[in-house]
Formats: sequence, structure tokens, C-alpha cells
Amino acid sequence: MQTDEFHVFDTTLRDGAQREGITYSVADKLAVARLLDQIGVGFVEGGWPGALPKDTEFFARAAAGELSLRHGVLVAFGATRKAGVRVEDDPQVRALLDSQATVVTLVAKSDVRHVERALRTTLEENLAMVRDTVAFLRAEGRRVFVDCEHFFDGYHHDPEYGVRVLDVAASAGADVGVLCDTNGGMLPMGVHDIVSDVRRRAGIRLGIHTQDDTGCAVANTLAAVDAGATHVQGTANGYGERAGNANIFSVIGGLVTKMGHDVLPDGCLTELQRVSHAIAEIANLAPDTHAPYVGAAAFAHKAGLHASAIKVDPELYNHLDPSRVGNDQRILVTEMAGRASVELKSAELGVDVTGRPDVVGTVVERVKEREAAGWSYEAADASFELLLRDELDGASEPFTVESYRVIIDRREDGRLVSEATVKLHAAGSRVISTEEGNGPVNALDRALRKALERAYPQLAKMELTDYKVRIMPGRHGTDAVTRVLIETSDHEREWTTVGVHGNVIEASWLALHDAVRFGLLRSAGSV
Ligand SMILES: CC(=O)SCCNC(=O)CCNC(=O)[C@H](O)C(C)(C)COP(=O)(O)OP(=O)(O)OC[C@H]1O[C@@H](n2cnc3c(N)ncnc32)[C@H](O)[C@@H]1OP(=O)(O)O
Ligand SMILES: CC(=O)C(=O)O
Repeated sequence: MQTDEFHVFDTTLRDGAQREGITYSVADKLAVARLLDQIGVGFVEGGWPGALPKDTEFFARAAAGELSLRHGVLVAFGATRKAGVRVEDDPQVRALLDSQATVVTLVAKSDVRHVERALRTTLEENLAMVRDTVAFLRAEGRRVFVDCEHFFDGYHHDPEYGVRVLDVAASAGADVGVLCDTNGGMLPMGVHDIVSDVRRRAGIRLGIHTQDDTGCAVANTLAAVDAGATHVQGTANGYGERAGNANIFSVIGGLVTKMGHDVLPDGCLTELQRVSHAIAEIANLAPDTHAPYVGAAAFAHKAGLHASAIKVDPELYNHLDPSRVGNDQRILVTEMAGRASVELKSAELGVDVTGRPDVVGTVVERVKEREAAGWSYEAADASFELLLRDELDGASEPFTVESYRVIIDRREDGRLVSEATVKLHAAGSRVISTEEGNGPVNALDRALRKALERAYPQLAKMELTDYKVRIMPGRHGTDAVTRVLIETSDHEREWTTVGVHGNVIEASWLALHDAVRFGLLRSAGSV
């Protein structure tokens, strides 16, 4: 359990689910809640029971034993009672009790314009709605947090009213008054000033909930903490309505590694990257490669000058040790590489280049020349490793190709039939193989594997899992070239290879050839 001194409150399953494009099933929600518990957040807001049938079911299944949180507690979200309705008669407030959540977050209006124009009630009735609902839930033994919607916008119009809402909530027994930047229009300086002022005037613990419409949600959250908020709300990967919410991983990263707030249980910080990616999978969204702290590129270095300093000390170009948040440093070898980049990349790949400055220099030059011609090694580690090993000691060739041929036959009925023939030498024999495929590259892939299967039965385990083609516009009067990236898997590991040529079939063949060659050398333990 976290201490109560500082709350990390996650709303991935409530506000995060308001992101366009996300639709969780109940099973998804249970899985996300378990993942959030693995990073040790103190509060997991599960949804709005009574408003969404799925959320009602989620709380019922959680209460029936399908969810047991080790670090945090489950929170139900709902609104204050309706205007003019007795709290005990409000079915949505009843649904909050029925959810069996021990903590409830109530959204309350704290901007006079919203009270008058959206709720269409009086300022006094809105205060009574807050008071009645908090007191009712407290009397039923629930812990209550109050999300003050549009607090910052409301403060600009009437700095007194929001504080009155907070005071009413506190006197009715609420634990936290959460200042919400609902429209997400704030900047950190304004958040800091307002939180500081409210902290002096309101008699309740303050929380912060920010949206990312100015791109400042995380900064606004940290500014609020600096000004005295001790409860932060955010969502996994910043998912949320419109531009999203404060990314909880960045907020936690900032709090723990920059501001000295030890807000997670021991051992949880290193789970950040894994949990971020696992939640992206469940949300059916690609993980953001460039996300701070947890993105695959968050500690990836492309510039040669960065690498040369990192070689001396990784701290010189990293804002923190990536392993603290479960991430890794990566060196990218591209046209921007220098000798240090190749040395560090070689070490990362387990290739010893000590005492071979000649090889390092040649590889730098070859990569620069090839990238100028349209190649790209930053996503094709396997092709880079082959290039490096070929320069170092001439990595062995498990097979040599004599020729290949591809035919595309458009039949009278409109059917397209692709057929490829590959002639090669492997394990002392000359082999000729012909295969059909659903396209020319598929036919080539099948013919190549067929030709090699007797010599290398392990090829049966390898499969082409991704194929990307990009036309690179010609430069300085040269023709356009095609770049092909192929991802291959042997069900234990994936590797990516690249091929570039003016002809798409040859570009594909080069990438395919590297893919199979790398796979065979890997299975032989040579790479
Ligand atoms: C800032 C935020 O993101 S808060 C979270 C927002 N999340 C969601 O809206 C997702 C779930 N929402 C829903 O399922 C639906 O919108 C519901 C069930 C909440 C409401 O559905 P309906 O009652 O059909 O919606 P409708 O738009 O007609 O009315 C909303 C009512 O809530 C009232 N209301 C709005 N905010 C509050 C509040 N903080 N406290 C009390 N009542 C409120 C409105 O005045 C309106 O009252 P009325 O019925 O007397 O006119
Ligand atoms: C409560 C909430 O989600 C908001 O005000 O943005």
C-alpha cells in the first residue's frame, strides 16, 4: 500500500477511455487495472457505474473477486446529485454505493458559468448538491474525492466561488479537492499561481487533474505539485478526451526522478515501460516510440557526437539512467554516425571490434555512402550486423545464389499468378526451386526457402512477419529508389533487414537474402 502522504491517482479506465478510438471490453478493463497495480498507483479509477453498463459490470466483477489489487484501491466515478433531486433518490448516486468501491470521486461544478448555463441552477443549489452528495457517501462509509470541473477557468471569472465549493466539500467530509483544468487551456505559470493562492485560502488537501490541450498537462501537474498539490491524476500514455490527459508515466517519472517524491512502492518504477506498452496493446494503439521515459526512442541516440560522449559516460547525454524506468539506451547507426556510434552499437550487438579501428572507420564510411543512396540501418539491425561482420572477418555464407527469376502472369480471367525460380548452392549441392506465390515477393520468399530447406530444416521456424516498402525520391537528377524493410521472426526473436534498389523486386530480394542469411547464421550461433 502507498502511504497517504502523496496520492498517485490513475484515471486510464475512466477519463482515458474518453479518448477517441478506445473501446475497452470489461475483460480489457480488468487487465488494465491489474497492470496499473503493478506500477503501484494508489488509486485506480475504474469508470462510472450507473452511467455505463460496462462500468457497472466491471465493478461487479471486481467485487466478486476478479480483481484483487496489491498496491492500490479501486475508485468509482460519478456526479453530484441532480439539481432539485434528493440525494437518496438519485439513481446515479445509488449506483456509486452499489459499485462497492470504497473510494468515490465526484465531479462537481466549480465555475459559475457552468452552474448557471450547463446545470441551469443556482450557485447555492450547486453547493448543496456537493454538500449533500459528499455527506451521504461519507455516512455510508465511503472516502470521497471531489473533482472540481473547470476550476481554473472558473477562477478567472470568479476566484471566490471555486474556493467555496472546496470548503463545502471539505466540511461535508471530502478528503481531496481536485482542481481540474477541464478544457486544458492552462500553462504551468498560471497553474502554479492559482494552486498557490487556493492552497492559502481553502481548507482541504488539493489535487490536480490536467488535460493536454496546450501540450502542458504533465508540466501543469508538476507545477501544481510544486505549489502544494499532493494528489495527482493522470492516465496511461496520456490517453484521454481530445488531446489527452497528463501522461501518468511522465508524471511519475518527474515526481520520482526529478522532484524527489518517492511515490511508488519499492521496485515498481522499473515496471513503467513494460506496463506502458502492455496497456497500449490492450487499447489497440501502437506504443508511442517517442514518449518520454517509456518510449523505445526515449534513450535512443543517433548523432555521432552524442555517441562519442556516451562512450565516455552515458550520463553525459542521458537525463537519467534508462534502467530506472525499465527502459534501455540504444545507439542508432545512420549517416549521422561517427566511430563511437559504431563502437557502441557493436558492443550492443555483442560484436568485439576492439583493436580494429580500420573496420570501424570502413563501416562508418560504408553506412554514410549507403544512406546517401537511400539505405537506412536505424531500423535494420540485422543488416547492419551482417555489414559489420562482413567487414570484420567475412561472416560465413550459408548459401550462394546463382540467379533468380520472377514471372507475373496475368491470365485471361484477370487472375495474377506470380512464380519465382531460385538457383543456388548450399551444403555442397546446386539446387533449383520454383514456387508460386500470392505476389512476386511471396513467390521469391517461398522459392528461396524451398531451395534451402533440405540443407537447413531450421528455416521452417522462420517466417516473414512484416514487409514495408517506401519509394525514396531521386536526388540530384538520380532516379527514385525503393527501400524495403523486412521483419522476420523465429518465434524467439525478431530481426529486421533492409534492401534498396531502383527495382522493387531487387530491393525486396536484398532484404530477403539478408533476412534468411541472418536467421541461418543466428541458428548456427555465428551472430
Ligand atoms: C469533465 C469530464 O470528463 S466528466 C466525465 C464525463 N463522462 C461522461 O460523460 C461519460 C458518461 N456519461 C454518460 O453516460 C451520460 O452522459 C450520463 C449518463 C452521465 C448522462 O446522461 P443523460 O442524463 O442522458 O445526459 P443529459 O446530457 O441529457 O443530461 C446530463 C444531466 O447531468 C447534469 N449534470 C452535469 N454535470 C453534473 C454534475 N457535476 N452534477 C450533477 N449533475 C450534473 C446536467 O445538468 C443534466 O441534468 P438534467 O438531466 O437535469 O438536464
Ligand atoms: C473531471 C474531469 O475529467 C475533468 O474535469 O477534466
